[in-house]
Amino acid sequence: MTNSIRSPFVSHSKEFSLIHKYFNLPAIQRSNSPYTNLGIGDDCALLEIPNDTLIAISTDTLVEHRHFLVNTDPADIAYKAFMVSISDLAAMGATPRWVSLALTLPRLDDLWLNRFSLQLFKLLDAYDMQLIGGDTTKGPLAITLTVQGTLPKDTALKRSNAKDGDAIFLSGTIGNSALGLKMITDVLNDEINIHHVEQDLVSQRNLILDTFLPIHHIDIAKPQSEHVTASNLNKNHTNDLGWMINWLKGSYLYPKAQVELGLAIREIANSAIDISDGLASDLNHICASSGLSANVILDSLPISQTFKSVYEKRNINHTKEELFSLALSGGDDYQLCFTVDNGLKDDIVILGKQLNIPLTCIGNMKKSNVAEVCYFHDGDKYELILSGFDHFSS
Ligand SMILES: Nc1ncnc2c1ncn2[C@@H]1O[C@H](COP(=O)(O)OP(=O)(O)O)[C@@H](O)[C@H]1O
Ligand SMILES: Cc1ncc(C[n+]2csc(CCOP(=O)(O)OP(=O)(O)O)c2C)c(N)n1
Ligand SMILES: [Mg+2]
Repeated sequence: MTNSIRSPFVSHSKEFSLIHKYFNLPAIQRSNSPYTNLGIGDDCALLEIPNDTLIAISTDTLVEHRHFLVNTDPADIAYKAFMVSISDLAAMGATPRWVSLALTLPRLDDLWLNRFSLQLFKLLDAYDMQLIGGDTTKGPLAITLTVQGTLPKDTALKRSNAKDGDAIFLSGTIGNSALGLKMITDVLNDEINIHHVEQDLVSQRNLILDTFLPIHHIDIAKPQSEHVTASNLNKNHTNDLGWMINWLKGSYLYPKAQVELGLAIREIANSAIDISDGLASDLNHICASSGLSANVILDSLPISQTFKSVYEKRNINHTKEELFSLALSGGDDYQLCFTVDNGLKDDIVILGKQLNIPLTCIGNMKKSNVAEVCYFHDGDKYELILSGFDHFSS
């Protein structure tokens, strides 16, 4: 009796067999998380949260055409969806724990699902996270991840807590990803050996993923920035235009969430945000939330040599404003921008060396009647009207 009721639902539904085949892997065994009471399979997942622990929750959607190009490798879509989502946890100083996946697919494509889910589980394992649920629907390709992390009470890196005089720091370099996207769709590619470049790109991804494993402890030893790996490689390739373009493409396709940095600064920094829409726009969120303005020294901005070389080659008669504009408002960087008491600047520089993550002071927060980002060049205010990525701007 039980069997005859159950079987039509279990074995005849393509939707449920898809979930079972690709996503309902033995989640509990995949992690030693003490907090997951119940994973995939019921109406809700159940989580157990210890006293004095807060849950950080964030949702991000990636849509074809808008966040990634048509025909993007499903493994790369999974990679990017995962990284941009946990980047918000990094910006809050939270330890990543759980993921829920809402997947909208135009059709049931086993090859697509296989590549997507393999990559997702590779990353979940690398970060010791669990897929605890989701939803699967038919429609235009879109991926929504809700990520959850934990952090001790009173340690969250809020946008609203920057203080007058705080030093503003930025991890890594900015602009690479925005220029990388231009390179992917650019005619400049015609000038170089595409095959050689694509080969390199695959090795670059494998190299980045290799550095992720194995990760034994959840609160320490998180993967290093790809910029560290890539800048090491960069030394051997500084004159190789193909390699440089490839490195920029890699920055667009394979950003690396700064989880380790977020954990390291959560007891020291006053505020933080991750750079998704571009520094100009995201630092402005800290200004607006904290009721302060940000004075940014343009010449201190960490912009990679690779960005400058390729940008100059691509835009021969460019102005300084145009170069800064792409670096500051192109977005897709997923670096952390954070503010700390000015007296702690040296400690942050030491921390950056310990973590092997470039950390650059780009200016200071200041009391002001208008909460805005102001740019300075050679000691003078420099007029730059910049906005970040805006889904509804056109
Ligand atoms: N449709 C929505 N309903 C409720 N809250 C939303 C919605 N879209 C965005 N938010 C909230 O607005 C804030 C800013 O969103 P967003 O710019 O997407 O943040 P982030 O760059 O960190 O992903 C966040 O707190 C987010 O949760
Ligand atoms: C094909 C393609 N075109 C353009 C972009 C650039 N882009 C799309 S969304 C975005 C900003 C980040 O996305 P959003 O949905 O605003 O993320 P959030 O700020 O919510 O984290 C950028 C820079 C891209 N990533 N891919
Ligand atoms: Mg968002």
